[in-house]
Amino acid sequence: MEKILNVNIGSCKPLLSPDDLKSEISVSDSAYQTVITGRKTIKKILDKEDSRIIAIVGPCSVHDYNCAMEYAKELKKLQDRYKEKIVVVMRVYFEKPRTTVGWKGMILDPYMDGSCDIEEGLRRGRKLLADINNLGLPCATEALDPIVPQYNSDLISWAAIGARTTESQTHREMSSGLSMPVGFKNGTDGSIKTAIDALIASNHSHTFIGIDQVGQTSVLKTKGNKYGHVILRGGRNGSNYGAKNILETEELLEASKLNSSIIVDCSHANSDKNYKNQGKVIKSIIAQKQSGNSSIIGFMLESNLKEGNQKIGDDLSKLEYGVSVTDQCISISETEELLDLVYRSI
Ligand SMILES: O=C[C@H](O)[C@H](O)COP(=O)(O)O
Ligand SMILES: C=C(OP(=O)(O)O)C(=O)O
Repeated sequence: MEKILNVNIGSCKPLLSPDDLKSEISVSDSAYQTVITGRKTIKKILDKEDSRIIAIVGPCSVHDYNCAMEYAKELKKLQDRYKEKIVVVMRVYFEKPRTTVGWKGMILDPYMDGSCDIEEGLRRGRKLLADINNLGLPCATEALDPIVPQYNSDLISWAAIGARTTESQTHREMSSGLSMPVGFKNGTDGSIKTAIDALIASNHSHTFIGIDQVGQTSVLKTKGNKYGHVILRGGRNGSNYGAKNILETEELLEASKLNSSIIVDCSHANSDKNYKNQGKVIKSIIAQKQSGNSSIIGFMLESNLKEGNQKIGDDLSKLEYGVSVTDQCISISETEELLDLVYRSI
């Protein structure tokens, strides 16, 4: 008889469980303390009990452990220097949502050759998070695959739901059960309402199918996440970080009786995907803060050791160390200049 089940599945193999991964990769007490402090601090900022600004800063995607650790050590120096006014959290993004197709990040394809060794990707991702947290630097990531948080979310202080998935019920349900504050990007079409709907949905309890720590398919009932907030990243019709857009977002949040906190993504459609424009967005945030704005509680910068980006290509030995393999990034030295400017100006 003709095959009727799994017609389009080429292969299916078991994956190690979250418990297996956690017993393979040890995490120090001080790394866990970084997560506890990181989450608490971000929650206080969202509750307006801490007036510092959150800076979510780091590569568009991490693809190389050594490069990410070198970057983290540099960023740690900036965290220490500016900590009185800025709470620095490192972007550790290793699941990339693609517009169509492309490399999907270190967890999904750690060897960057289409071999998609997800087990190795989960190992590398967890080790990297453990080591960055061990430096005392809290980590931020995009939660994309709804199963992956069971493997690594104990090492994440802040999570984002991306522009392509903010409208997805699966991602709203997942967010309602995540242990850390979650930022929802506006949609790629620029819709802020999509993020507002996501905030309302994720605030509530949901029941859905997931896995537990031994990898058993389970029914998860969540409590709802009280620390959802909006991230403005611009959209198809242009940027949305200007004072008029911020006011419009504040009004939409207020109308739905939601927390008025906003994070501005200085990259993506707010920079017109040109890293040279990220500084312009920072300058607008500074000007708005100087005029008394209290809703902007943070910003995001896509930054790497070196500026720009490069194509992955067939010969990985040709990749330039410290340069993004996805969206363009500013360099760590420009990052230092921008954080310094924020520190001196607000
Ligand atoms: O942040 C990265 C990209 O903007 C996002 O993953 C989409 O990338 P793509 O349009 O190149 O697929
Ligand atoms: C993919 C990202 O952003 P967005 O969802 O806004 O496109 C990102 O921040 O890496």
